[in-house]
Amino acid sequence: MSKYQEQVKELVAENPIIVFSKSWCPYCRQAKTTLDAENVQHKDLELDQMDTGDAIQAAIGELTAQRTVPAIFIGGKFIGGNSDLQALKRNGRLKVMLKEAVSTA
Ligand SMILES: N[C@@H](CCC(=O)N[C@@H](CS)C(=O)NCC(=O)O)C(=O)O
Repeated sequence: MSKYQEQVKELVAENPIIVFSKSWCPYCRQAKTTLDAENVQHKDLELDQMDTGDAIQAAIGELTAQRTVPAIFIGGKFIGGNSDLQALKRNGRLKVMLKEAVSTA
């Protein structure tokens, strides 16, 4: 496993809700706004503002097969991007997942 894959795994383990994001990305913005509206704290990493952002994005791609941002992990699980987050919100699973993620933290 590469150094960057290990770093991603550590970040996911340490943060109940983490969004790998880019500061200019509208899907990322919507995902973060959606999580804000649920009143949960989330760690956001703006990959475009980090020297190692490209390497981290590549490592996420290797671990999850998703190469776009946002890449969202809740409770240690990869849930996908913004469209996946919005689908979880629509079907009511998001609130349950967030509650579980925060209460086991
Ligand atoms: N369906 C995806 C679309 C995500 C997407 O297209 N993200 C763009 C940025 S807004 C992206 O990752 N582009 C490639 C890149 O920045 O490396 C979602 O809902 O998250």
